[in-house]
Amino acid sequence: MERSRVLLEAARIIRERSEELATMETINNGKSIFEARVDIEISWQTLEYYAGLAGSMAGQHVQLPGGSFGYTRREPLGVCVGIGAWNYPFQIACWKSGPALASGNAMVYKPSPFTPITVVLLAEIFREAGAPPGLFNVVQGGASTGEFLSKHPDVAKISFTGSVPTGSKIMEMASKGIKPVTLELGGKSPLIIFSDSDLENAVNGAMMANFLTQGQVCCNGTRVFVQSNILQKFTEEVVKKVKKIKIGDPLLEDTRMGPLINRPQLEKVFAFIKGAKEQGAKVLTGGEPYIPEDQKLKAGFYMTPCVLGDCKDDMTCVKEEIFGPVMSILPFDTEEEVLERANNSTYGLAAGVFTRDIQRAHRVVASLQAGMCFINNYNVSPVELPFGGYKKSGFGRENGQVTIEYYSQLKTVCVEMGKVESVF
Ligand SMILES: NC(=O)C1=CN([C@@H]2O[C@H](COP(=O)(O)OP(=O)(O)OC[C@H]3O[C@@H](n4cnc5c(N)ncnc54)[C@H](O)[C@@H]3O)[C@@H](O)[C@H]2O)C=CC1
Ligand SMILES: C[N+](C)(C)CCCC(=O)O
Repeated sequence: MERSRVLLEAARIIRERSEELATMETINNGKSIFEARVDIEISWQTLEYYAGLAGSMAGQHVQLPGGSFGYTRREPLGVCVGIGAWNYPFQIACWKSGPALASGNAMVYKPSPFTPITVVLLAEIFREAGAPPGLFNVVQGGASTGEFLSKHPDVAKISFTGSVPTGSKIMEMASKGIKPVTLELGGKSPLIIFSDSDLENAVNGAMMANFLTQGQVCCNGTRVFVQSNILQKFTEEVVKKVKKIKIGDPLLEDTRMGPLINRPQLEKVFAFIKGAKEQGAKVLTGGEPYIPEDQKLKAGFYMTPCVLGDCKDDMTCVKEEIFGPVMSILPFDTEEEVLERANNSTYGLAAGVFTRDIQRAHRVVASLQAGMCFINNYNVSPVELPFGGYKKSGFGRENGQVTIEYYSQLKTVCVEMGKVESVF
């Protein structure tokens, strides 16, 4: 209950300061203020949710023959390390610290060096909310700091959000100390649109699946499979909407797309688009540098959101995570065919299906190899639901009740009520 009180107070402070925190997150990351507000809302909801669970953590009592019994205790792990990515800096820190602190651990958190700011505010908020000094710590730095933390003998667990190659390195380092890891890695998620779906919903779903945070979202549904008989209509509608996305100063109310995180990321995305054209894909809109009129934004890492048509499954833009505002559209004919193609990926973070046929919807998600599946929506993230990947997208879960299990360990106590029957 004490932990719960601290988390509730932290959630209250975040809510009270949400406008300031959202502004800082926009400056930190470049995402629109509109989206940053949603991130802050999800963040305090996460702390509230785990505050609710903190007081209910309990073990099990088991009766054994002869009046003996056993019980289990759910105990904290110790010092947990959180290593975060730059796309959802504040939210990722809350997704990790919420369940970590609720379970009774301390946390050392290393944000991405591209977004160092807002997690420091989170640390100050935890202190203000009554967390003891040193319970939640922020260490700034890049790869070498992350490696130092991952190898440190006093660290009990590592929770990481970021790319697959770094995730693999962290798992290797953790293996030396036999430490549990949670890995939230990348994706190349499929979004399947059947011709019986509500077209307007499906188009909006595809927009939500591709263009939040300048497309730099791990669970984005970037492989958009569209049933052939609605391909043309769907594509027209999507392109129309994409052209209308307001790009510019992310601090302005009506902006919906700010700059990408940095120059290398922008160049990486352009290289993917260039490669896609060389492999025969057609740019239906966007994919160009964008120079805002505002003089002070001219050096920003802006681009126009892009839709690629005439895509094939073996193109690099369809196989690899681009991490930018680029949607690839792929036609399909049958359910069987699309399932096989959707699952033909080393990733398995998320997947979506749009259809009005409820039997088909559930049949399809049951066969999708993805940890987070959406039916008739995409990229909503209620904190009550577990989130995490299959295959190379990682393992372990964030959010939901189950995450307590990833931040705690079970002790079994066996109690003898009779005499010791020695075999010797
Ligand atoms: N799927 C996802 O959620 C994300 C994917 N990415 C992808 O990764 C690419 C590279 O972006 P980065 O920011 O460099 O991602 P990254 O995976 O290298 O970095 C994520 C975090 O890990 C830390 N880190 C880096 N190397 C480490 C190491 N050897 N040991 C411990 N910690 C380490 C970083 O400082 C950062 O805090 C992006 O272009 C994007 O494609 C990036 C961020 C999030
Ligand atoms: C909030 N949501 C679902 C759009 C993205 C969260 C996953 C991430 O950290 O990229």
